[in-house]
Amino acid sequence: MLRMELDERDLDSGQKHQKHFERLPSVVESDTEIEKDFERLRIMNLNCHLAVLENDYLYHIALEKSERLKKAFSDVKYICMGGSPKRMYQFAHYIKEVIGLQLPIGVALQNISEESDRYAMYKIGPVISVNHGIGCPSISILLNELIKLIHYAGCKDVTFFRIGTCGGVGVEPGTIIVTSEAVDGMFRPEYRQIVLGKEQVRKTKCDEDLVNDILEIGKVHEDKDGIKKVISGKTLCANDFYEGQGRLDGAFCEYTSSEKMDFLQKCKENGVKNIEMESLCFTGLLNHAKIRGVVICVALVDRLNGDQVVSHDLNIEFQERPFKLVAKYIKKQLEKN
Ligand SMILES: O=P(O)(O)O[C@@H]1C[C@H](O)[C@@H](CO)O1
Ligand SMILES: O=c1cc[nH]c(=O)[nH]1
Repeated sequence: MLRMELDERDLDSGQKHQKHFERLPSVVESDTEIEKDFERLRIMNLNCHLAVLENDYLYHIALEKSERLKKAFSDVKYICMGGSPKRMYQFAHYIKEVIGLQLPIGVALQNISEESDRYAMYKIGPVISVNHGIGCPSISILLNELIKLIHYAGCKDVTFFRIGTCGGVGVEPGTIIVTSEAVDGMFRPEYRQIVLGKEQVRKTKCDEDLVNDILEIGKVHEDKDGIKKVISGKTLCANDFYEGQGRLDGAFCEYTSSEKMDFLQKCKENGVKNIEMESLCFTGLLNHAKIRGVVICVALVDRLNGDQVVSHDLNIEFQERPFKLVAKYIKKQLEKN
């Protein structure tokens, strides 16, 4: 009965695929609850099948749709992501200090997703700190599961941050770049994915107000509080660190040094300030789900001057700069509310 009602609903064009809505055999909630859930999913461009999934195991983060999950995560407002597990563990500690969260004596920050051994995730009050690994496929899996997590937990107004590293283009190492829009290697502001043999295209702009708020904080703290320079611009997202980013030091290279420099020059002319590997998927999926998000990366190298990323010690210091900026933003927002 419910299935018929939902199937016959007049879905808007972006939702046509959700017409193939199937009811699973053992549904516990009432039809009205499912209808409400369906509507919430539809509005967010999310998968309406989720409304009738009785069980959903978020395999890569080792969590499960349940009342317990709802209780534990319903207060989440900020999800901060970055490539490495160690960095996100450090961020978890850092944000804990900044927002003044006290853990009971003898209790340490726990990796919630330890069982999966894919991602390391920490919850610090309303903040989640989680690592996403390298590249779009890796961040895509995590985003899918996090978006489902916040849906199942009934979280409201969640903001996502990617706190990362990158190569700068005509940018001094140590500079923080706030992405205005992610572009692919052909300067298209589109996240392209093959779905059922067809190319699906999603827009890749970062939330403009959020970008401006972060830039504003950057201006106030520039050259102090360990933040240094903060700029904004387009981010080129590559599928590889070496050939994909026009490096001359990969195992493969079938272009000349001047062809590489011509390409980097073209990046500059197109407004590209930095190159990394996740911004297309991050912005593409969040935009599609109508969720606010921004990419904030520190440049480890100026690609106009070279390819090698060397000093680990300096990079550790650099990696903390986006932490500081994001933590200031989160603290300011929490103080407002
Ligand atoms: O957030 P991180 O620093 O992991 O992001 C960049 C892009 C790639 O994932 C990786 C390549 O070294 O660094
Ligand atoms: O050059 C760089 C540095 C960090 N991450 C990248 O993807 N590229």
